[in-house]
Amino acid sequence: MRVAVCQLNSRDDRKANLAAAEAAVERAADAGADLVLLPEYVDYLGPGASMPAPEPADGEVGQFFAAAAQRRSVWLIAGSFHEAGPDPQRTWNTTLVFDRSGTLAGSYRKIHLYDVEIPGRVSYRESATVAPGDQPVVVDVEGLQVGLSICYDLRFPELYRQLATDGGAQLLVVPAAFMMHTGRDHWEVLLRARAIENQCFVAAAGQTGDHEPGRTCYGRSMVVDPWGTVLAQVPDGPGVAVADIDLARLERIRAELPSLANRRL
Ligand SMILES: NC(=O)CCC(=O)C(=O)O
Repeated sequence: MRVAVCQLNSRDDRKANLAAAEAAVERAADAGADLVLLPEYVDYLGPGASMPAPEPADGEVGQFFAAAAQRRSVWLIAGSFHEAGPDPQRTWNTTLVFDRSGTLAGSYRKIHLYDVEIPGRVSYRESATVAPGDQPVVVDVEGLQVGLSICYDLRFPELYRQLATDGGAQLLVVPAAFMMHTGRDHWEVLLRARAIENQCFVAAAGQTGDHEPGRTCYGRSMVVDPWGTVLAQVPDGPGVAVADIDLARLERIRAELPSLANRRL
């Protein structure tokens, strides 16, 4: 199974954002990808005041990505978008997974919301407009068990441990819009740690560059193997990187260094 991570610079123009995402899916499919991962808030990353109305999973955004998956016959993890929920004040931050026929195969609502205040650097209160999800999700992608998460979730290792143990995940995916200020010191360390401690592949697709005022994303989308080795990485700016998921390597690492099996708590 070949996985592609697509790095984008989504802004406040949904039409342009979707066109860029579609072009990235095309590029990934041309590179032989079976599974394509897009970043968090792929359809809109701009000021809250001009955000398009939130939609259900089968709204315009969902249908757009279903068609993209079907057109290129790829599995598509469509980053995340603002899903309409029962609370008119708050959406969910939701990732949708489409199979090769464009059928919705799973979805996940971000559990850990980004409420952070770093004076002069980052001021963000995601929970003001987004409601948290409460369900870890693993999707079967043609026999590969894929654990879903979104961005800030990356800082909560207990989620990934649950995905890998109870859920049997072999690949952990992280659509993200990780901030520049935190990303340059934490992003790669956290991704490689989640891969090593859970003996899983990790694929992370990030937003990159400037978005709304005061929001610059780090990018550096990457695929990491269960040993913690970075297999592929997108440099600064939009782009696509691909890597092959070798499950024999995962099994060998788990057999030779059985830290998952040796857990005592
Ligand atoms: N969109 C997010 O969840 C941002 C997370 C982030 O930047 C971090 O440092 O954590």
